[in-house]
Order: sequence, then C-alpha cells, then structure tokens
Amino acid sequence: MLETRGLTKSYGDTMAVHDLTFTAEAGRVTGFLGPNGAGKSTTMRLLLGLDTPTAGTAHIDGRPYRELRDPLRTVGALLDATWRHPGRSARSHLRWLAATNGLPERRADEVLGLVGLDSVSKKRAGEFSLGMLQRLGIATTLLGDPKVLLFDEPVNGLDPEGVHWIRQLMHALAAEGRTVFVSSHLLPEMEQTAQDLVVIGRGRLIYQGTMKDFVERAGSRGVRVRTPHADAMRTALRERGAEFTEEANAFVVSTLDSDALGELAFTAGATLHELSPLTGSLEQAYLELTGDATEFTTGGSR
Ligand SMILES: Nc1ncnc2c1ncn2[C@@H]1O[C@H](COP(=O)(O)OP(=O)(O)OP(=O)(O)O)[C@@H](O)[C@H]1O
Repeated sequence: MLETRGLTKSYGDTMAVHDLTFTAEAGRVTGFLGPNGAGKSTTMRLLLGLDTPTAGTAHIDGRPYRELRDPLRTVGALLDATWRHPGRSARSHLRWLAATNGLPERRADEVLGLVGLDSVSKKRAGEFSLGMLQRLGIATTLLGDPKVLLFDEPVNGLDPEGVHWIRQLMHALAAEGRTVFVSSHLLPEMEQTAQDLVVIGRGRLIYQGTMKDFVERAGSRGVRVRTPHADAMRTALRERGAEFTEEANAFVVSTLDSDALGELAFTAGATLHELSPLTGSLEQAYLELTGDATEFTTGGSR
C-alpha cells in the first residue's frame, strides 16, 4: 500500500504539491493523472525519498522510503526508462544489481524471463531498442520481488505490442496482490489498465476513487432508450418532465437514470429494445474535471 497525507512541497514560490492526501491499495492498478506541471513527478520523487516534503507524509508500506528496512524488496520504481548502461549486458547489469543488494544472482535470470528478454540477455544494453530498454527497466524494478511498484510513463514510445504487454504485466502484478501505481498521459491506454485513479491539478487532489465512478460521474451523457412504442414513451417522458432528445425510435434522456427509465417504460407499456447509459470516455471526463487546473491551454479563449 502507498499513502500520502497532507503532502506538500514548495520550491521557492512554486507550490509543486499542496496538501495532497491519497491512497493506492494493494491488489489494484492505480492510475496517476494530471496536466503538465500538476506535480506528478514531484509526488513520485517524494514517495521514493528522492526529495523531502515541506509538510505532510509520503509512506510506502506504512513508512517513509528512507525508513524502509529493505527498500529493493519493498518497492520497485521505473522513473526514467531511457536510462541505460551501455557497457554491460542486460544480464550482467541485473546480476550486479542483485549482488550489491544482497539478492541471489539467479534472480537476474528470473526477471529477464519475466520481461521476455532471455534471448537477448547477453546483448549489451547500449544496443537495445527503446522497447527492450523499457523491459530491462521493468526487470530492474522486479528484481527484489517488491510489494509496491511505481511506474512513471511506462508506455512512452512503445509500439502497440509493447503497450499491450505492459498492460498485461500490470494486471498480473496487481492480481498477485501488489500495489501498482502508474502515471501516463495516454488516457485511452490508462482506461484499459487502471482500476483506480488519483487525479491531481496544480498540485492539489481533484479525484480519488474508481475509474468506473470517475468516467460515469464526469462523463455521463444520459441514457439511451430504444423502443418500438415511441409515442407511448414520448408521452410518459413529457408527463414526467424529463429532458430528452429524440432519434429514430430512440430517446437520449439526460435527467433520469436507467432504473427510473426502465420503470417508466414498464408503466407506459413501452417495450424496451435498448436501455444503455451513455458514459463518456476517460478522456472526456478528465478534460472536464481538469480544465481549470491546466497550466497551459491552447487557443486564446482563456
Ligand atoms: N526542482 C524543482 N525546482 C523548482 N520547481 C520545480 C522543481 N521540480 C518541479 N518544479 C515545479 O513544480 C511543479 C510541478 O512539477 P512536476 O514536474 O512535479 O509536474 P508533473 O505533473 O510531473 O508534470 P509533467 O506531466 O509535465 O511531467 C511545476 O510547476 C514545476 O515547474
């Protein structure tokens, strides 16, 4: 589990993170979203003890990073995936890391297998493609078999196969009971990867909760009702004072939910061929909720 309480960090006059309180639970993939400059990287650095909070706390597995007894076995982090070690092979790099952290050397081969790099384990990391480097970075985070994983923009620059692979891996890691905390600007991808969300803007918390609630609450576009008995349905909707628009044999109702519409159709004697809440996408919901928190906007309307 990963947790911040009243986390605050200022750099001179800049309040990078302000009174931020959120939790990322074990067994879940939690997406970490926010416009440019929202404070995501700062939060990640504070969680990993790479910077000191001005106020508040950032805990991993119940304590600050710097107080963890066995950091590599507790948390793995991928912050800059393009980091490379050109002189060494992937395998010797991982063996060296394992040895210097008191882990068995065979763990290097295990994680190379986990990320699908066994066939190129003897190749120098300097010759790796971006996708291979990303896998090597992830292998490094998994070395200590940690309970908590932090990934900052892990799918940047990856091809669809690589993106798909990372998504599956994150699901598998969470299913094993680990805490997976991941930031990304690729919202359609995030929508398929994360079950929970933490959204920040200008250093403050905008949303913490499930992906489903976020998309439904912010992105709701009403309920679509399709019926062969359009006249009966229209009359019932008007009598109820509902707001709706009409398409061929269908209504999009913005002021009643599916339960109420199902009951209304039943009492009006209108057979239902479709009753579907029109939820928006994560992208729509995100743009609605973070509109005011964006540091830079395009166009001259703001
Ligand atoms: N070391 C620093 N010194 C001064 N200001 C900083 C420092 N680090 C971050 N900031 C400022 O704090 C704010 C938050 O930055 P941060 O990099 O955490 O945002 P971010 O959400 O990661 O942005 P992006 O999505 O663009 O990577 C920004 O206004 C940034 O300029």
